[in-house]
Amino acid sequence: MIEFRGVGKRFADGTDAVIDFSLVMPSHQVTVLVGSSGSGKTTILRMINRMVDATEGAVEIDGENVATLEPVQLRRRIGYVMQSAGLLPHRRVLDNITTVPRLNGMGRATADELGLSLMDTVGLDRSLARRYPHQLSGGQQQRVGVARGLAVDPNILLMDEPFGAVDPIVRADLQAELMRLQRDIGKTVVFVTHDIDEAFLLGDQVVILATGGVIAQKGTPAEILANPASDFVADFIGADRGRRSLRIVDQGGRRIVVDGDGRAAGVLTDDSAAR
Ligand SMILES: Nc1ncnc2c1ncn2[C@@H]1O[C@H](COP(=O)(O)OP(=O)(O)OP(=O)(O)O)[C@@H](O)[C@H]1O
Repeated sequence: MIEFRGVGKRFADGTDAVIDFSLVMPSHQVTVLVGSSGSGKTTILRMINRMVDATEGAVEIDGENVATLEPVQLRRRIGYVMQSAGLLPHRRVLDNITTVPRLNGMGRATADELGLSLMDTVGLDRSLARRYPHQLSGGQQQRVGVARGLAVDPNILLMDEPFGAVDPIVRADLQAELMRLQRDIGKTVVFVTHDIDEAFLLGDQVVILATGGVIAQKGTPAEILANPASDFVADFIGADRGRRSLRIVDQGGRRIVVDGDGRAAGVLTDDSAAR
């Protein structure tokens, strides 16, 4: 479990990016931090692996204050996936994936075997192993980024807008893949996005942030949808625009769910029939 207790971050220029932030991110669950630009999401994420150091309060991993841990060691046991994959352009796919295990002392043959099996895990064809990042599509590059994040078999995976730079179809694909993967591997995932739909799709716990990392609301997607805590939240999740209000219409005897614009969202099935 990751716990923030009264955490603040004031940057050297005096910017208070995060003010008195407290939150528990439970183990084996996906916590999504969502909020508009500049709300402090990335700063909060980076305080977990000490890419940014808190200036107030404490960040703890399983009860251990990260301030007492050596930053390089810490980063080598926490997976980190960033926007636009952040791959090393002059290194082949397989070498990108295995960089950190190699730095940790793993032999080349073992690391290569691990890298290839991680390519399977994230749905990348092994034939791409010897390519360079620029020879891959954006979606493939993101998959390499996820494989690299998983390469040290971390308990914690930090993902900062990992699917922000790809088109909507590839993005949906990557989201589905991450959900499948998470069902198998059950990591403690902290995921940053500014897209509320992505947050509701992926998050076990969704945390909606206002400027300064102020928690406007946290809960499961269902809890937030059922009871937005404020006008700010209602506006952010689109509740007031009718986007979230679904209706049932009869279509040739089947019950179709349509959204506020009348677009079909799915077919209503009877849960009791499945039991
Ligand atoms: N190194 C820095 N020095 C000074 N201010 C910074 C620094 N890094 C971030 N900030 C400021 O801290 C605030 C929070 O930034 P942060 O990147 O955490 O927000 P974010 O919610 O992740 O935004 P985005 O969605 O745009 O990535 C912003 O006002 C930003 O300008």
